[in-house]
Amino acid sequence: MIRKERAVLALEDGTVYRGYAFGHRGETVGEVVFNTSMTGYQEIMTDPSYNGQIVTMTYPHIGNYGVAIYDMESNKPFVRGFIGREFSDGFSNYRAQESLESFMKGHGVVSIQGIDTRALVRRLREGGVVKGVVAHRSHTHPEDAYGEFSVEEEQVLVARARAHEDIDGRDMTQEVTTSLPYAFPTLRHGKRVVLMDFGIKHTIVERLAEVGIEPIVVPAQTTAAQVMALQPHGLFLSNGPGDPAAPTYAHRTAWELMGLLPTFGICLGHQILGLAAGGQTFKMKFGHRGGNQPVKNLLTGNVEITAQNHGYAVDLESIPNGEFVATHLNLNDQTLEGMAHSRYPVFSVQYHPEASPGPHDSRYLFERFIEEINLFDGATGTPVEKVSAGRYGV
Ligand SMILES: NC(=O)CC[C@H](N)C(=O)O
Repeated sequence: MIRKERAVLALEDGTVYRGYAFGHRGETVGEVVFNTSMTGYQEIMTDPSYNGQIVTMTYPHIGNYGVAIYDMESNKPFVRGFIGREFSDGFSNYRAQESLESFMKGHGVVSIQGIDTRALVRRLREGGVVKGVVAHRSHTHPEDAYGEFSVEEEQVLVARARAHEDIDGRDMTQEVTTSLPYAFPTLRHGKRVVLMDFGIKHTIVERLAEVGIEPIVVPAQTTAAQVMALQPHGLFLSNGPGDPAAPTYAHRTAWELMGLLPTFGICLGHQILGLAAGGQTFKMKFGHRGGNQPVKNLLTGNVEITAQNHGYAVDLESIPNGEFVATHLNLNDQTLEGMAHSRYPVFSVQYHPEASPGPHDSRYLFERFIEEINLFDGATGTPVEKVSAGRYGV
């Protein structure tokens, strides 16, 4: 008889799902979200934007192609936990070095499988994302890992989920950003672009380098003066975890540099541009996470199928003076997916054109960025006047 070690997922709303332990044995707490991608679990786990979140994969079978060194989006998993209907024990793939479970064990990722993920996702869609705890019985009862959790024990876990700090209002970029600036010696060609690292994914750096950019990655707290001292041809604002309204130092840097450099923002970077221009962001009910989000490009009329991972969105109307105009719209819920400055070469998207994992429909945005950089006469151009001058006393 196969006996599996017990595990539970306890949500702050009191719901408890009973399943089986997977990955590192222990207990974890975080915001429970869901991702509808069928593959790409390794890229999802190592995307720093998931810092603080426990990710539920809606696809029922995860892990069958193992884990490969090439598919890391950063140097470790950032998800707080992983939830699946069924995780593979084995794997079959010539690129892989290890199984999903050995990867999770090696990096302390506490996971649960064998729960009704459809019921869980319906709950998250109807009630919105909630905090939750994943706990393994072997963690608290090593001598009886196969016994059920008692109702009292489950209620303790529910209370722990409730007591956990909300992501809303938290600046998490500081938890994931690089501590020192770094460049890539082999990429010393082309246009130098400063990449503000709020939790950047490797594939973004790769896509930028592919179009002829020399990337220099700098910490999230880097000031506008420090950016300009590097004499860049452009500025890139990366994706990242947490509430975009929290890292106000980044809003300030983005505002001070607006109009001085061609700028491209992705996801958190897009949100930071909106906030820097004086706009607001809001938390969505359950966000967009997956590889099949339909986005309409309002400039061409084309529909792009996009990869996404965000829980917040920019309220375009809140940006004063029509400084930014909408360029992309989500066709599922009509939220803003992309915008461009009305006068400066500054544009951004809420989704992930680097598409790792995901469809490649939006890669043209990297080409557009290098075109903007090539057009911009940084040496002789006069910095354009700032419409919202005075916001930061600049
Ligand atoms: N991928 C990202 O950059 C996410 C941005 C932000 N943390 C959000 O959830 O909306």
